[in-house]
Amino acid sequence: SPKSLFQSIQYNSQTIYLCWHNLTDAVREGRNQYERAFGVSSKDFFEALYRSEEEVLKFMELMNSVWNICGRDVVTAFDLSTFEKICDLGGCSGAIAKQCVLTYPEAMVTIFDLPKVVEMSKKHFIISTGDETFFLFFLLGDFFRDPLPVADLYVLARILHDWTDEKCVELLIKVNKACQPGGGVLLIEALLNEDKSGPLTVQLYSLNMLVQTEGRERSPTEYLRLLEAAGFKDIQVQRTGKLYDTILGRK
Ligand SMILES: C[S@@+](CC[C@H](N)C(=O)[O-])C[C@H]1O[C@@H](n2cnc3c(N)ncnc32)[C@H](O)[C@@H]1O
Repeated sequence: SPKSLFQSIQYNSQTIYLCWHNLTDAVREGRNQYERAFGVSSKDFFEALYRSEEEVLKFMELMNSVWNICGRDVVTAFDLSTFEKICDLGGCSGAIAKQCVLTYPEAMVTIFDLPKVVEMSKKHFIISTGDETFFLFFLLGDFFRDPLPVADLYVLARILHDWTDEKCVELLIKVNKACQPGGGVLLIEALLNEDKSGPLTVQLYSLNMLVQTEGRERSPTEYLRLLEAAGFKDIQVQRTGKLYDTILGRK
């Protein structure tokens, strides 16, 4: 089935769960457990996570699978038809980018990600049948180090939850500078309640971020503060009723 979660469950049990073994250490130290679980340096955790070609592909399958279920919900939560050039930062397998071009056929969507991810995306996920009329492009780079392409809308799906507040603001400032006047940024994230009392799934996701990344899940107000610190305004939150919600900020 295209909606199968087989790859996701396999990655959770064979990879992520090994980090959860060290949950106590993660809570005590406040950092991810890649070193203990896999014996690889966790200084740059994406380097650790992408420690072989096979691991890159497995992670991408994991990322891809949920958007077969609720990708359309997140790209239709706001009307994005006014944005011509869209850049999906950290676009991974291209699942969200595909949903964008299917929903907004006039849009030109660029998938921006690390070189090895873009390579795999082209090879395994975005398979051209030759008769598509959609505008889907690839750009490889490091969003912290390299210049960002000019666009009207930047999509950051499950990006900010990987990073500390400082790194999120650093990235959002770069996005704001590259963004065309009148453009914006769309965050796609699982949102905590304002008082952090739930939802339980998102609290668990936050622990998942602790054992694997530098980040955590946040409440709408926490995202609003990050966006405002980077110069975005007119910030709106749109819930989808599914796992992931959306926040739109304007330049
Ligand atoms: C948690 S995944 C989210 C993927 C995708 N947006 C989604 O929601 O399915 C984070 C993505 O950011 C990419 N990424 C991490 N660090 C990056 C960097 N420095 N520059 C560009 N992309 C990066 C990863 O390769 C990965 O595809």
